[in-house]
Amino acid sequence: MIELQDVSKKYPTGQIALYNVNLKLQKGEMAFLTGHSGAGKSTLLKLIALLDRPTQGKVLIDDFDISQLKRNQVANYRRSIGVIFQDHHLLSDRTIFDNVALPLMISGMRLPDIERRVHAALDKVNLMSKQNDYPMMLSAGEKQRVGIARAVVNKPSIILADEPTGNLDPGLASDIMQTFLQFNDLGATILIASHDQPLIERMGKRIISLQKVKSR
Ligand SMILES: Nc1ncnc2c1ncn2[C@@H]1O[C@H](COP(=O)(O)OP(=O)(O)OP(=O)(O)O)[C@@H](O)[C@H]1O
Repeated sequence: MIELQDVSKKYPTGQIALYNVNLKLQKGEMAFLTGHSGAGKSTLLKLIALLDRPTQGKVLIDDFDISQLKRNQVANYRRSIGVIFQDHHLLSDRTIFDNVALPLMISGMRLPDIERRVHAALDKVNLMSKQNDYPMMLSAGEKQRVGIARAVVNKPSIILADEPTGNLDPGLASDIMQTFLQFNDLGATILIASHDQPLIERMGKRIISLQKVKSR
């Protein structure tokens, strides 16, 4: 379970991105995070992924306050979460296989296991035939799917996605959402930030709406 208790985030610039947010996401739940530009969606995902920390309040995963993780546990925690950004940062001089394999190589997995996992992940996003290609040879939707494969190759129990369909046409956006539904069916807890209101309404899942903090 993911839980935010009275979470506020004020950036060093003085900008208040989140104010007193309370939220519970059950294990295995899939939900959408919506709200206008600047409402704090990306900030909220970053706090859960421990890429940043709240200025007030707590983020709990399975009732454990993640701010209590020791420095040497933080990398492990981050690896246990699949994070998908709109800008997927693929390495241009590496093949699709290598890009997806990267998190497993970093964790020191053996090559035969890496191959098995990468093929399974590429298969789920329907990109097996592209494994030896380079990112520049792929369409925007395919690159986005590589980003998803890389995020799920570690079999994370939590998947966070920040505007994963931002640059895609409606057909591709629906395909990507179907892929998330499949991961959810396999048991992953999923939180997706998106301002594509019609698309997320069609999905029939919980919608969490963030209001922008008024400047005061
Ligand atoms: N690193 C940062 N330093 C200072 N202010 C920031 C930083 N990141 C975000 N902000 C500010 O915090 C507020 C929330 O930003 P955030 O990116 O979380 O919103 P968002 O809902 O994801 O927006 P969008 O839909 O445009 O991506 C905004 O006012 C933004 O300018």
